[in-house]
Amino acid sequence: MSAKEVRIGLLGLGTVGTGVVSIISRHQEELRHQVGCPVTIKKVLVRNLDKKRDIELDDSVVTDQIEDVLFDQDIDVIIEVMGGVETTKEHLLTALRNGKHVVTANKDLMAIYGAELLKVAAEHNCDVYYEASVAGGIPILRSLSDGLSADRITKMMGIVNGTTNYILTKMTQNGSSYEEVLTQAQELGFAESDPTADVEGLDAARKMAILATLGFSMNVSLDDVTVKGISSVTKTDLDYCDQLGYTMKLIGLAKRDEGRVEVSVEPTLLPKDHPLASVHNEYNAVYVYGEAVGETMFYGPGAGSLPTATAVVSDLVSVMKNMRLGVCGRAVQEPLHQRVMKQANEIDSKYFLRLRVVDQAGTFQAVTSLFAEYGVSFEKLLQLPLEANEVAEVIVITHHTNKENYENLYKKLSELEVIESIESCYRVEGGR
Ligand SMILES: NC(=O)C1=CN([C@@H]2O[C@H](COP(=O)(O)OP(=O)(O)OC[C@H]3O[C@@H](n4cnc5c(N)ncnc54)[C@H](OP(=O)(O)O)[C@@H]3O)[C@@H](O)[C@H]2O)C=CC1
Ligand SMILES: N[C@@H](CC=O)C(=O)O
Ligand code: NA
Repeated sequence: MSAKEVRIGLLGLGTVGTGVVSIISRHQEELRHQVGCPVTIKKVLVRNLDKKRDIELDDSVVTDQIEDVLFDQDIDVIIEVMGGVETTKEHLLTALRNGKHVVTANKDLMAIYGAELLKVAAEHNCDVYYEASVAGGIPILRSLSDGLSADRITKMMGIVNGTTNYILTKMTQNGSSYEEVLTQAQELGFAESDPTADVEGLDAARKMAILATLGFSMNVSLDDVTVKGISSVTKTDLDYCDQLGYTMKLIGLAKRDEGRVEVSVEPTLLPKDHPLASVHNEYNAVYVYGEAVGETMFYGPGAGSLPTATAVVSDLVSVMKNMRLGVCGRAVQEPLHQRVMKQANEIDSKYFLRLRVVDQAGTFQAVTSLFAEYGVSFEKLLQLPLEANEVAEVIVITHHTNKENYENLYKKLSELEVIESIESCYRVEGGR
């Protein structure tokens, strides 16, 4: 480390990269106060040198050659905000092996290769920090690894994707169409370059894998997370939720009971007075339950340029403090617990089902008998005639049941003659 300044190599100058440059230049005084020396951006990697940018940078700083950054002897810290997985991992491993610390916002990468990067970092006395990878500007990872480190975390439940929360909020509140609000979320810089990962729940699943790994101290991989996105949620579903007193959110859930774990991401109905129901637009929130502390909630912007860049630059400050103290690469720990995933019969929830049924005598009895056969009881039940003749819609909210019973019931319902279609089904959280 240079005694006089810390020099940064920035990989990426898009939504987040631009925010990082802006904060480093605007908050020099605060940064210098925190770490005792100036911070300079030595090199910035972009893909397209000719692109018009909102930010002024000297031509000699910007490059499209990764080697200019990775092999610059003066660079102390690499900030990776360009995205990508395989090639990006190789770049970051090279950086670490060359003694450069890494700060990244890349959940795609950390959810898959986080353990490897942290191991190589420790072997080379380097740091890897990744606060921006989960819930953007909310300091949730440092809360788990620092503020709550004395506790045993048993539940984390949250809205961890800004794009989908923005879409569901606008669809619910303004009646906007799914396509229209997805375009807005892209224009505002919340969505990934390919928004499929956002809307299909994969982005949230990556974040939940990272949260569960850290919060439960066990290696939870992306394959352990069951995932369902919001692309098939309709305005009709949202209207029914509203009528029944619920709000729909894309919820990530990580639960640990007696050492056995479930991790999922799916559209979920929350009672309107549930704390997560009032988290709107691109905002995120994570509820964390610890055996000793009880309930805690973390709330803030989950996406966007400056909020995300704040997390990135705060990680940079942590690295710089470690550099000054000579303790880089020392914080990484092996997970304490073996990962044991729950079976379906150990996962408990309530469910919302919207069925389209033949409107004739005996239908209702056929449906209710099937529910009784699988031991699934009703909390709410609504039957509405539809304009199309001889068809009705039945809306059910079940009491708590285990997932195995529910899945068996669902299969039988889909085979029942009086049921024309199962229009939608969602998990329901909260309430009794
Ligand atoms: N946007 C957000 O709110 C959040 C994003 N993140 C994560 O931060 C990272 C960056 O996101 P974001 O800023 O939105 O992405 P953008 O698409 O806005 O920016 C990506 C930047 O990286 C550069 N880049 C991409 N690939 C390459 C490559 N192969 N070689 C050189 N340069 C490359 C692009 O160059 P060029 O400009 O020339 O095209 C661009 O400057 C991602 O991992 C994302 O998941 C995390 C939290 C929030
Ligand atoms: N696309 C992501 C960006 C932040 O991680 C989101 O919408 O949350
Ligand atoms: Na964060």
